[in-house]
Order: sequence, then structure tokens, then C-alpha cells
Amino acid sequence: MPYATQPEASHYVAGAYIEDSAGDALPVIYPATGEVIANLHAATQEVIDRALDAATEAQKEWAKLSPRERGRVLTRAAQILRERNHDMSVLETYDTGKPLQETLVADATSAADALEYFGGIANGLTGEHIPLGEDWAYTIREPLGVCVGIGAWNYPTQIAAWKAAPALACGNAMVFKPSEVTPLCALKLAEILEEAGAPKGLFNVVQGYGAVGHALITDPRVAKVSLTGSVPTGRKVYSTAAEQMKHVTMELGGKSPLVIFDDADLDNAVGGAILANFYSSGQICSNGTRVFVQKGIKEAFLKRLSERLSQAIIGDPMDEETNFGPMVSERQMEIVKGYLAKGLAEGARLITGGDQVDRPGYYLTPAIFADVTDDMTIAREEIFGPVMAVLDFEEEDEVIARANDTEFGLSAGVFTRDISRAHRVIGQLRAGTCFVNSYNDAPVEMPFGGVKMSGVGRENAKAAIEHYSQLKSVYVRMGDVEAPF
Ligand SMILES: NC(=O)c1ccc[n+]([C@@H]2O[C@H](COP(=O)([O-])OP(=O)(O)OC[C@H]3O[C@@H](n4cnc5c(N)ncnc54)[C@H](O)[C@@H]3O)[C@@H](O)[C@H]2O)c1
Ligand SMILES: O=CCc1c[nH]cn1
Repeated sequence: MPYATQPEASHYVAGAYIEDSAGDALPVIYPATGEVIANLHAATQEVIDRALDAATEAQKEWAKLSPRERGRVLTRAAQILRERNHDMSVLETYDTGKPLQETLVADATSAADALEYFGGIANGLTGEHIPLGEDWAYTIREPLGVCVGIGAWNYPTQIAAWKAAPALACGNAMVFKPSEVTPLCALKLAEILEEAGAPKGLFNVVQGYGAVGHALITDPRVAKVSLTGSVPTGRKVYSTAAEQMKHVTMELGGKSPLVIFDDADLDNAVGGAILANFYSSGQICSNGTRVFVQKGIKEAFLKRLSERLSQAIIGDPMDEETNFGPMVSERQMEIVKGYLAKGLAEGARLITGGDQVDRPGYYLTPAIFADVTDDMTIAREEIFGPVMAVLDFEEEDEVIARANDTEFGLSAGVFTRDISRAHRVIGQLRAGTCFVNSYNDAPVEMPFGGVKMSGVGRENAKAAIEHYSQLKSVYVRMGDVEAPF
């Protein structure tokens, strides 16, 4: 390994790397080769306690700083992250297998954007003055306390920063548990935050499987839980958090519709469908995996899509020419292969792809199924891999009803040149994050999140502040108190 992928120790707690080899083994596997590139351990209860104690102490001091001082630390961290973008991107590629071509522009950069954004707005996080005649009231925006972040494996740096940045800006501390599949990147974020001036213990990283996540969310020291993960995990975490009335943010899975009307610009629609299905080898929560194509454009769409897919460069993710990498793990590859088999068995027409590539690592070629119907498994369940399902439609009302016929509601997209139709359709799609003539943009200035089973709360933008702070209302009487007796 030309890069050091073995961290000094498994966990970053109270400003130092710590190890407890009594924890379950947690090997880190490079998806492009299947090699073990680091050996970590899951946190024991002792490590969890140390992290929560450190966060509790650090939060008290951090909350006393002025928001401007807190913001400066985050802004400095953003700057350091940008300076180290190349190394962070290489590490993200080792963690996830995503091509360096992607990680250089979409991971540490997105994390830096979040730190910069929340650093910038920290000093604007005020309460309000409420005039009530002679009397008045005011509100104070207060932190929640210790927040727990739990991550999925597809965007390890971005997910850690999308949670840490608003949490810290609001005066909270955080204990972050990365996915057991991609545990490396968050450790670097912890180092950088401290280098930027965050007090020791403000942002801690503890490794582990679901049991460590469970131990964190049931701990009474924790005020809030922000999970990025699947719907089944979200259900468990949300209900566990509810027992102690903890605040939650749930960023969960999806099966999002992308609707392409006859009048759409063909190349833009094809480009949108590629971004909605094959970036990060299809491992993006918001992906538009149900591609509804109006009948008049269907054949041209499929032809152009196949042509463009033949230009995908599948290979070594560290080679910057590569634009399509492996799946994150053997397990995820096997799950996707299972869905490919179901698609064929249920009568969908495989246009191209779906083959395991004859090389080490977990590579599948990008797959397109046509003639998919609404009842097929590949049109109903989240696959989280490079499998596009193309469904035909004729009428606008019909496609809106079919697009909404899902338990999920993370994202939706529309391609059309008719601007009135674009907004009319988007207005009726039940999804939290939508796109017009585009797909999968995730700027930090725009709230991100889902409706229905896809989640609760929003990440990014000013909206995230509501989920990492609470208001104290203070009524002020200026005159005498009039009591009935
Ligand atoms: N909406 C979003 O922003 C978003 C972003 C990325 C990924 N995702 C979703 O994440 C899923 C893929 O990620 P995954 O396979 O890592 O998801 P997952 O649900 O298996 O795991 C997510 C995290 O939860 C932890 N966990 C598991 N059981 C737990 C429990 N009982 N208590 C506490 N923590 C527990 C895991 O260790 C992991 O860190 C997909 O469904 C994808 O759509 C959503
Ligand atoms: O995986 C979901 C979060 C996301 C969407 N686009 C970039 N990151």
C-alpha cells in the first residue's frame, strides 16, 4: 500500500487515538482488490464511556464560546481539509473503492463546503424579539448537548461532516460512529477539527457495528441521534431514541423516480439518468433508480444511453481515468447480483451490464433493465448498486401516480423543456429533494432529506440548524402581576 491506511489506533477520543483490543475485530477491506488494508476493533463499553464523558465535558466549554469563535474553528477546518484534499480523497477511495476521479471533487470538498457554510452562519444563529404590547418575549437558540452521529458507508467523509458541522456550529459536541465498512475517513476529520482549534473531546470517533450504535443511542448522556443508513436500521434507531425522547435526524434509503418526458433534451436526459444511477457505482441514497421514460422518446433514450454507457472506464479506482469503480464490499455485490437475477426472473429485459468483472475486487458492470413494470422487485426495493430500471409511461397524471406509489420519498427528478410542466409535476411528487433537468446535485446551501420512510429532518442549509438546536422562550412582564386572588 503506497499510502498508510492503518490508523494509529481504532478510535479518536478526547483528542487522542486509543485502542482496546478487547473489542470485536473490524478489518478494513479495499474494495478494488479485496485486500485487508487496516485492522481495527469495535469500541468496548469503556471506550464508549470515555468518548461520551469527553464530549460532555468539551461541550460545556464549547457552548460558552461566542458563535463567531466557534465559526472560526469550523472555517479553519474547512481550509485544512481543502489543503489536504488529495490525501483525503485517496483515503476515501481506499475506504469505499469509489474512483479517485470522483472522490477528488465530491467527498472532502463537500465536507469542506459544510464546515465553511456552518462556520460562516454560526454568528447569525440568534433568537428573536417578540413584542407583546408593554410586555415582550425573546427566544434563545441553545445547543442540544451531546449528539451522536452514525454513518453509512457510501460517503464516509461527507456524512461525518454534514453532521459535525451544524452540530458544532450550534454549540454541541459529537460522538461519531462511522459505518463498520468504511471506518477510516472520519478519524482524519477528527484530527483536522482539533488542529483547527476544536477543544479535545468535542468531536470523537468510535468504531463498531450496530451494537456500538445501539449503546450510544441508549446512553442518557446523549441528547440527539443523527443516522444515515437504511430504512430497517432507521426504524430501530428512531424507536430506540424515542424511548428517551431524544431528537433525531433520519437520512434513510430511497427508490426515487426520474421522469423523462418526450420533449426533454435527449443528451441531458441521458446524462441525468447516468448521474442518477451510476455515479459511485450506484451507491447513492438519492438515486433515481426508477427511470420513467415517455413512450415517444423511449427507443432513442435507450440507444443513446447504451452508447454512452459503453464509454464507462471500469478499472483501478486510483487511476484518474477510471470513472466506474467496484461495489463497496463482497456482501453488497452479492445483494446486487441477487436483484439482477430477480429482474431477469420477473421478466425485465436486460439491455446491458450486470456482469461480474473478471478481476480481483467487487466489480459489476452498470446494468440497464427495460420494460420494467411497477410490481417488479427491482422497481420496488432499494438495490443500492448500478442497476437502472426503465419503465414506460404515456400520460403526465399516470406517471405522477406511479412515481408516488412507493413507501420511499427521498428524491425525484423531471426532464422536460416545458417549464410549467416541470414545476407542476415536481409540485405533485412526494419527495424531499427534487431536481429539474438535473440530478443528484447536493450543494450545502440546499436542504437535503426525505419524506415518508426516507427520513425525518433535513441536513445542510439553514434547515439543519433547527435539528441541532432548541429554542428557549422567555416572557418578560414589564408591569405588575395581576393574579385572581
Ligand atoms: N438519506 C441519506 O442521506 C443517505 C445517505 C447515504 C446512505 N443512505 C442509506 O444508507 C443505506 C446504506 O448504508 P448501510 O448499509 O451502511 O446502512 P445500515 O442501515 O446497514 O447501517 C447504517 C449505520 O447504522 C449502524 N447500525 C446498524 N444497526 C444499528 C442499530 N441497531 N443501532 C444503531 N446503529 C446501527 C451501522 O453500523 C452503520 O453505521 C442505504 O439504504 C442508503 O440509501 C442514506
Ligand atoms: O448518498 C446520499 C447523500 C448524497 C447525495 N449526493 C451526494 N451525497
